Amino acid sequence: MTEKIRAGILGATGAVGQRFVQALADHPWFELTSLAASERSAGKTYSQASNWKLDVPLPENVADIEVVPVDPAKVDADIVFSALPSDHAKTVEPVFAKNGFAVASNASAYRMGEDVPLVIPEVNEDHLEMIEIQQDNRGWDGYIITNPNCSTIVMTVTLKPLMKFGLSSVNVATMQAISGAGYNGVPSMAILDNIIPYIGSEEDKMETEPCKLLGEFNGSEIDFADISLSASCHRVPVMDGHTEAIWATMDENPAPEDVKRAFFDFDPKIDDLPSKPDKSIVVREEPDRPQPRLDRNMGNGMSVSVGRIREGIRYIAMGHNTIRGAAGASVLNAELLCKKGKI
Ligand SMILES: NC(=O)C1=CN([C@@H]2O[C@H](COP(=O)(O)OP(=O)(O)OC[C@H]3O[C@@H](n4cnc5c(N)ncnc54)[C@H](OP(=O)(O)O)[C@@H]3O)[C@@H](O)[C@H]2O)C=CC1
Ligand SMILES: N[C@@H](CC(=O)OP(=O)(O)O)C(=O)O
Repeated sequence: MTEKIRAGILGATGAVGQRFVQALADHPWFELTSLAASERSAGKTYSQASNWKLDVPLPENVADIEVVPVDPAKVDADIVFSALPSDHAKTVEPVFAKNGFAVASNASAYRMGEDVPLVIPEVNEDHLEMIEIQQDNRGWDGYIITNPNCSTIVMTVTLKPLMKFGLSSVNVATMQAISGAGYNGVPSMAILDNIIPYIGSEEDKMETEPCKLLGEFNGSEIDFADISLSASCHRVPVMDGHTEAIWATMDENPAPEDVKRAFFDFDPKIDDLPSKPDKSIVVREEPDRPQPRLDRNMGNGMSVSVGRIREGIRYIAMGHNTIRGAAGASVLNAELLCKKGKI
């Protein structure tokens, strides 16, 4: 790629927005040209507005960029990555798409839209072919593509290699990090020494999004996968990294060794995307892995680690929720758009 693609971030100052900055500040294909946030932040430099919270330094080439309002007239970019609250994304993202921007959204507002691609590159890259249908339906020059919910991503990357065994039902119990709720999302007095057995709408997303992701694009729409899913979601006192206990039922009733081999051999043909980790699924053999503190940064935070694969089939999956489950997922989607010549 000779010339870099101009990229903006909507909601650049938030928890996920900062992960986008981290991913895009020195990206081989994208150049960060616009950082947008609320009126509270507009007009300030990014370093003033963001109150940088990541454990890596704020990139020097970003610190002095002036934050602009979330307005297509103020954003100079070809693609915008959206890390806006979902209610705001619902009104703003179509305005950007209408104005010719490619929108790679991390918000939930349009994930289940009939003509909106919900994509994990390792799982359903062909669903991006719906973009032209969306543009025809809506009369937009641009378009919206979305990545799934963070817990859905971690689980569905591991379900994809199980499809060949006739996956029919999945039960999952999550242990989700507090960063998933944003920096101010869960008070420390609520989560320290505690577990909160409720995350609003999370179970519904985990029970619906995988059927779209694992479905087939038939040339005009998605035929959803016929898998029965049941989820129970819980917030635990972990900073980053969602851990999931998964029970998967398959028609062929594979042995744990077969499942381990399927995870190990999983090799989606997208190695030329810069954010693709060497191994999308890392298989841990130790009896007490994966663990969020030890495994969340595998593959620069883009690998999903699995372990404890037992009869049943039962196993544990774990992935970095704001990288693999959010900003990194959107950036990987955008890289796929580039590869397919859609930006
Ligand atoms: N894939 C996934 O599962 C995940 C998705 N998410 C989603 O990502 C999005 C962002 O989450 P998170 O980073 O935690 O949220 P934060 O609250 O940390 O950040 C929100 C961002 O949006 C901006 N913003 C808020 N309100 C407005 C407004 N009215 N107009 C313009 N900008 C506004 C904020 O700007 P300012 O700083 O100026 O207020 C800030 O930049 C949400 O939709 C969330 O659900 C989050 C985690 C994982
Ligand atoms: N609900 C997730 C994060 C999130 O915002 O998900 P979604 O984008 O699906 O609303 C969590 O708390 O960990």
